[in-house]
Amino acid sequence: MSRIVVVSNRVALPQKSGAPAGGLAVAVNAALKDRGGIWFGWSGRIAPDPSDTPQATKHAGVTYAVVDLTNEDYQEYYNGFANRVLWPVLHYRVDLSEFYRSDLSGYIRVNRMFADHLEKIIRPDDILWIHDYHMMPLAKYLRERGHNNRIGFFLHIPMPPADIIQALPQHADTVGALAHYDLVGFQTEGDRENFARYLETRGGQTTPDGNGCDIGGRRVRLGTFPVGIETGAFARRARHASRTRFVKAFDESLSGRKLIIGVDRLDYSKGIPNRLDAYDQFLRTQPDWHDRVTFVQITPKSRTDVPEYQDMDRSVSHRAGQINGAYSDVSWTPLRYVNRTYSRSALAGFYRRADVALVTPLRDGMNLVAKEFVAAQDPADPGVLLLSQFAGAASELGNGALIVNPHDTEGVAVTLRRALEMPLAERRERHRRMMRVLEEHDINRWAEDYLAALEPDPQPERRDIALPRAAMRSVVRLPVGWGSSALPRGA
Ligand SMILES: O=P(O)(O)OC[C@H]1O[C@H](O[C@H]2O[C@H](CO)[C@@H](O)[C@H](O)[C@H]2O)[C@H](O)[C@@H](O)[C@@H]1O
Ligand SMILES: O=c1ccn([C@@H]2O[C@H](COP(=O)(O)OP(=O)(O)O)[C@@H](O)[C@H]2O)c(=O)[nH]1
Repeated sequence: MSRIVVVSNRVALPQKSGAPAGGLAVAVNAALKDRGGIWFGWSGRIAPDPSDTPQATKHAGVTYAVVDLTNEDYQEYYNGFANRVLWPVLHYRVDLSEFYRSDLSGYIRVNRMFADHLEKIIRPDDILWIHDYHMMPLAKYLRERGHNNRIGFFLHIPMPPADIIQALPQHADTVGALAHYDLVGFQTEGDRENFARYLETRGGQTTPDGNGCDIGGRRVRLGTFPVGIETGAFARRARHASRTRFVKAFDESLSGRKLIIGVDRLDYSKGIPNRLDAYDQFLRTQPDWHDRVTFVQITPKSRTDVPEYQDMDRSVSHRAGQINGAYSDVSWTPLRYVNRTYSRSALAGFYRRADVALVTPLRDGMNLVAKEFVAAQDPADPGVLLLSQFAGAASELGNGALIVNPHDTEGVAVTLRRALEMPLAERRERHRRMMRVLEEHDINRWAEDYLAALEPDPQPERRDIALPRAAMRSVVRLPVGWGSSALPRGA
């Protein structure tokens, strides 16, 4: 069997405490744990003179190989081009992007450097699986060096329509370079369609089966593979966590009040200001809920060297203070805004205690928190998920979540009340439907489907073989708002 070599900017090194929160690391870790392989990427460290040889450690069948970056690399590649250009543009926020040619040069330089390191690691029959927007041109640089391995790419974040991609200066060298992969995977059907249209604007011809595109003398296949979680293991973790002293103490601190929870990196894509506005509106218009509910918003700081994230840090703290100033009483604080990272076990316990989760991003590739919240619930008395129509997760969980538009402050406030008052039978039914999806499409299924689609062709001369059926499964796509009206109140 071929070896799998995973490449991503962020590598979840084993037993590294205080590792940064983020869905990619969680998902790749879970996928590699059972099958073994090599995971290559950035160590997370800055060094004046990084070594030419990756530092390797082996743990439970996985070899972790990491390299340091120079401060210039870190500023230009990570803070600059990846997080101030690609991240905002791919999240439909062209207005927040700050493009500098020096950052693009740094991005290209680091991708070439990763290709140099990989050359020393890979064998001809290895299968390479590259993750996320930090590494878009990597296959191109490996191909230029003569490597004909099967190379796949998975984009964890959204792919916007072609008009938005074209706002990226020199987009052909970054997004356009994805055409050098054998397979490009997306979280949702909409993302996949957007990229297919973009390739057409660049002269690509859709293949007769509709699953790929011929462009620049080669064929790239496109598929939809919504990332999942370790559903069963997470449910067990939540059951166990709810019995720990730490989570019991948290529960006692709520004094029997209903709990609303939000868990997001401090990122403008997550819609935290809109969410706080909606909670403010809820408290203003529903005084009967005062002193009966606590909203705990867990928000680890993220990308703190990037100015847009610093601005957000200030404005969200200010807004949280305003809400508490306006509604608190001596014995009730309506909002607990916490800038700390918690272990996933602690989070599992918090989710299980929560009556409602507010997952209201303005745009999100998937959002694993939404899935973890559902998996953590007690099926006999589950909480309710309020989910943005703009999270990738809405394509799968629209059958049970209350789907909201995060820009509609009043709508979110009204839906919040509905969630808090939802009868038990309806909560159970909605939870059951979502769990069915999460159990069938867990993290192992995601990795299996993707890797099956990337496997070498049995007849290499025919590059037009259709993707396996699993990869082509059409994701449940629901009209906006369907989730909210799927069940009559009181059902
Ligand atoms: O590595 P950081 O800069 O600290 O950022 C953390 C990660 O954020 C993003 O996660 C995405 O992947 C999730 C799993 O597929 C998905 O659920 C979520 O919607 C995405 O935002 C980013 O894509 C990762 O590369 C970062 O490591
Ligand atoms: O304090 C925290 C906050 C978040 N997470 C984890 O970070 C991931 C966030 O993934 P998601 O897809 O929701 O968003 P991303 O941050 O990747 O954009 C989830 O697995 C969370 O459980 C964590 O371990 N500790």
